[in-house]
Amino acid sequence: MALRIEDYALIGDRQTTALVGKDGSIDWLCLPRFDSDACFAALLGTRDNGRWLIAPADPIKETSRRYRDDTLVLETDMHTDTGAVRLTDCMVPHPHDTTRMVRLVTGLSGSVEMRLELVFRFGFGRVVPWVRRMPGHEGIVAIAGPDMAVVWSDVPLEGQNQHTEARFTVEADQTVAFALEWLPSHRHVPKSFDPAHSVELATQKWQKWTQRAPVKGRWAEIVKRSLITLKALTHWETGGIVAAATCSLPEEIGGERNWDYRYCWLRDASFTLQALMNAGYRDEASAWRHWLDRAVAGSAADIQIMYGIAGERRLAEWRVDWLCGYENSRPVRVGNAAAEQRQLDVYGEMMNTLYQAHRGGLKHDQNSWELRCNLLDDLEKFWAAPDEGIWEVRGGRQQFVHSKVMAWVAFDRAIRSVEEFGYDGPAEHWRKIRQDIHDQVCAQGFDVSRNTFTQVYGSRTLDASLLLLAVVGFLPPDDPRIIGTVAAIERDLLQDGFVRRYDTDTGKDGLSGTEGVFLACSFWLVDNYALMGRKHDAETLFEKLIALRNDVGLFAEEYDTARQRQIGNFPQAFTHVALVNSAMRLSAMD
Ligand SMILES: OC[C@H]1O[C@H](O[C@H]2O[C@H](CO)[C@@H](O)[C@H](O)[C@H]2O)[C@H](O)[C@@H](O)[C@@H]1O
Repeated sequence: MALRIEDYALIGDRQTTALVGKDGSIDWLCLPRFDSDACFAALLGTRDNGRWLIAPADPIKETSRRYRDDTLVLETDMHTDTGAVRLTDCMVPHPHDTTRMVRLVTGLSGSVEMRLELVFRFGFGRVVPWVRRMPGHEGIVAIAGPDMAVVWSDVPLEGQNQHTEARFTVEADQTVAFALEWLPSHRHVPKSFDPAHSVELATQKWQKWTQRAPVKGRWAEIVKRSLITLKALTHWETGGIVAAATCSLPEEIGGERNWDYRYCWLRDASFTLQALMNAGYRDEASAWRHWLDRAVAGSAADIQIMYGIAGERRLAEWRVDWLCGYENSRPVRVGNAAAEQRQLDVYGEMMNTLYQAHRGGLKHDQNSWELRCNLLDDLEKFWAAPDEGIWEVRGGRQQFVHSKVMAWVAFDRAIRSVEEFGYDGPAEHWRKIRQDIHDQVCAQGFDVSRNTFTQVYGSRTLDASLLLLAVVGFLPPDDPRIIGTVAAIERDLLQDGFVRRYDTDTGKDGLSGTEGVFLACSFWLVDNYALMGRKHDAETLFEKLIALRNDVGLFAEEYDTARQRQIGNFPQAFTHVALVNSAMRLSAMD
């Protein structure tokens, strides 16, 4: 069985990622890209669906782990009765269409007998490869269909029952190295590379990136970890930003709310970029604008709310019926049908992000601006129509208040771009639409009797996305309607002090079961407290939230307060973005 979600740590090369368990097992690895088939899928199944374990053969008495400072190089120390070892895991930045991973076992004290178990199962845990010994080296070559994985080893490897095993002993100060390289199976077996040197290279690369924008303030270390995580989810070549490293980690243990997040949502990517820019990373904005321009190129009417990493449009959703799911949470879904939804908010998020980027110095690009103007022409036609909203409900389109507010943001940022940067555009016309949207939201999306904005027009239900109204500037934070909305959310949507997205039992989302508290929304409540000058409340909630991070600073999408464990895809950009923004807002109040 897979470990608790928080017992995993992330490694990656900005092309793909892997999850390394506290027990030394890599239970998730997609090759060669974030969204490719997994060759280690034990996370969503069993060890027979693929994994790579390196661990002491004797019982482990104590484990501690950390990333090397300012990097994505993971060190896991394991102590047994006979001694202690350090497992160093990382992927090596490598600017070609191959992936390299290194695992080093270093003796810290005594003498430790180790066990290795390597099970390749390509095609999401199903395809058993042909495995042969590597000529002239200790190691193996595993081939199946388009995939070839080569593993070099300092110790002899043995084939056993369709997997590979090894036993070896590590003495203090001794290092035993393993290296993996993936490449297309039609290529030649590559030359080996120096594992220890590669770890140093990975360390230097990450440190160089982190030091480009030194983070200050009380929560600097926490913020840095989140920024590194966000960068790790950004494809080095296309500039596409994926929402999370995994698919189908459940929003309810044993439930059906399992989705594939290894794609680029315009919303999540916009948020991610804003966090990176706020922290001082400006080049990323330009790379993403290029990605966006390519992804949405063509008719503005055909824009999607999400794309593949290189801008692919078909993300067909299917069920992996041979995987039993994380703790039996089924179905395991790959692909995401939300790609075909209408979500009005993405227009606002895109326009806002690019407006902020231009304020931060991003150069004007006439084609890109014209594309945005075309998008607004289109939005003008259907901003008043229902949509699936920020939460991508599967129970049918509705008149979501947050969607309308973000349509308001889209026109607002376009007007500001004309006013502040002198871009060409029908500002007067846009001003009228902006006002129409504002009037409609205030008339139909506000419940006077309860003094709160509502989830959809004319309803009594609430929605945590309303916490964004003041953040985006739709109304000032001291407006009585905003104060009333925050009070209503505190009353109706708090669970053990954290924020739920909405009431799942209304059936409006079209799904069975329920879900945990949504961590990003909880950070948005911190932001509202801060905007309202409720500094103490903001800091108290922020501290409570960051206490939920795992031991290496990572967050999933949600938290199950009853079971006291992280749930949902992991690590998730949304949550880390929200953390960065709240931390910066609070630091600015010091
Ligand atoms: O809750 C149902 C939906 O859940 C997923 O969407 C969520 O994750 C997205 C990526 O982080 C985020 O943009 C969205 O706001 C979240 O609700 C899933 O991807 C959807 O298919 C599903 O309908």
